[in-house]
Amino acid sequence: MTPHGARQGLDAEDLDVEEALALVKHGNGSSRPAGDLRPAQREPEASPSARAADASARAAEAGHRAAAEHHHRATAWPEARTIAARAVRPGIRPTPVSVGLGDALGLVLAAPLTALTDLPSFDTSAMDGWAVAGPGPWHVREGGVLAGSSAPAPLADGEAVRIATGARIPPDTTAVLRSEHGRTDDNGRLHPTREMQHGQDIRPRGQECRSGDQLLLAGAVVTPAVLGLAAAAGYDTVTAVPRPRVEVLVLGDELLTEGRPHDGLIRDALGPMLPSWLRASGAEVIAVRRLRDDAKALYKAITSSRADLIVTTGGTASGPVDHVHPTLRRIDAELLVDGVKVRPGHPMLLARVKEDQHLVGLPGNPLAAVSGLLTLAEPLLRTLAARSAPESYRLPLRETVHGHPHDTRLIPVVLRGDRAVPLHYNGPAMLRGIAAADALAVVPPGGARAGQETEMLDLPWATAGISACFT
Ligand SMILES: Nc1nc2c(c(=O)[nH]1)N[C@H]1C(S)=C(S)[C@@H](COP(=O)(O)OP(=O)(O)OC[C@H]3O[C@@H](n4cnc5c(N)ncnc54)[C@H](O)[C@@H]3O)O[C@H]1N2
Ligand code: MOO
Repeated sequence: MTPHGARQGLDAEDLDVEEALALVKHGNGSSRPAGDLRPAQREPEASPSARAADASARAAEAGHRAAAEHHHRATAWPEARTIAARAVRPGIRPTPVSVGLGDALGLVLAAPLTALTDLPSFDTSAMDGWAVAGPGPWHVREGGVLAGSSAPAPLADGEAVRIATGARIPPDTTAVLRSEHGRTDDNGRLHPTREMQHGQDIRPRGQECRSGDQLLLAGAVVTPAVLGLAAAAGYDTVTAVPRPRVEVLVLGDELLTEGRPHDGLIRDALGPMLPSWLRASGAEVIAVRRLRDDAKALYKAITSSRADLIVTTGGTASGPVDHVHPTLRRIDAELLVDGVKVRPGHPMLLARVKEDQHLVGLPGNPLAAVSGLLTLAEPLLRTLAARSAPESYRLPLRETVHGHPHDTRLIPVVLRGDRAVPLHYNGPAMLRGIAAADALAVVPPGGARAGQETEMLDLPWATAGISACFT
């Protein structure tokens, strides 16, 4: 949909007009844009064809100026992330909700987790064996105490009773003798086969916590272990920050939802990719809608959305059917980020549609869309979901990565030992590199040498494990 023709002859995916001006040298040493159609020396009396060429040259120049101006408006990559993280005003963060344990995985606790009971809630046997009172040998009482059985009768001095791990300790028990450490003589009396300590193998009530103790602070992420702790401490539900609601609008007449590409049509790669990626970033995806390249349809979809965040794909550039900017102007949205100095993905944008609704416009090129997701959508969702930012970390690159002169580059890498190995197939329209990647290397303007410590952006599934992060 977006004509790339004007940029042919350059490394069109990496350079823009400004860089072309800087880098394309002509014979006389002056620098000129690649798309510059002006003849080197114009005749004073121009022919009709020369006039046509002149008009087209002026149009091309205006286009170049617009692109250059746009690039000046573009936000530096680190700043764009900060703006996205702070875009949601504090007063309008989602109200905490009570969530059943079965639905709470991945949410952030909105209130501290305070023990509703002592843990353990009664003196408990830590082993299978006998509860004994006083020093042995012991007379073994009939029957036994199993986990879950009600209050057992007290033991008399010199008495023992069979007990299972997790069962309640009878009153006046002094220790638990493990089954492998006891021997019964011919008279049925129980002897210890090794020395015992007072209180051995008894877990006293409240050993882990007392009722009312704070087990976790508000802000903790509900992991599988937190679900277990909450259940053990008596919770059926937890108070948590709800997942931000996201609606995905996939734009493009050229997109197929099944089969192989044909007749200039291509498969929609973003419709299948974004929902699970957004879920991994803490969102609830309430809808994925595919829209034609139609300004009215986009206007209607945006103005009728109930989502906290609308994510659009495609249509961010300035082609004839790129409707995102005009639609945002029409609805008077506030553009917080309009282009980012990052490759791929520089036409990405962030807008405040309403006080409590934002829109991230992802470029249509698939890796450029990933870049927009990590640069703008992920920090904004993190704030809405009250998740804290992951510790940033750096690793040395195994190979040199050429930089863009002014922009940050995001390059898929695999992590091997203590090094990051840059992957090929990292062009804006390619997913082959990212599909094999563990992380994205943040290559600063100018590039990074082999061995240079470079910031890494983890991919959610690379560290968390696929099922933990997508549920
Ligand atoms: N004159 C200029 N043209 C372009 C510029 C520029 O600066 N000046 N920037 C280029 C860059 S960089 C990008 S990225 C794209 C962004 O374009 P849009 O956001 O408007 O996206 P589209 O034009 O709709 O699509 C671009 C490309 O991606 C394909 N696409 C779109 N959606 C999907 C999808 N869901 N799954 C797979 N592929 C998709 C689409 O067919 C195009 O090939 O603009 C450049 N142009
Ligand atoms: O193809 Mo564009 O920057 O690469 O996003």
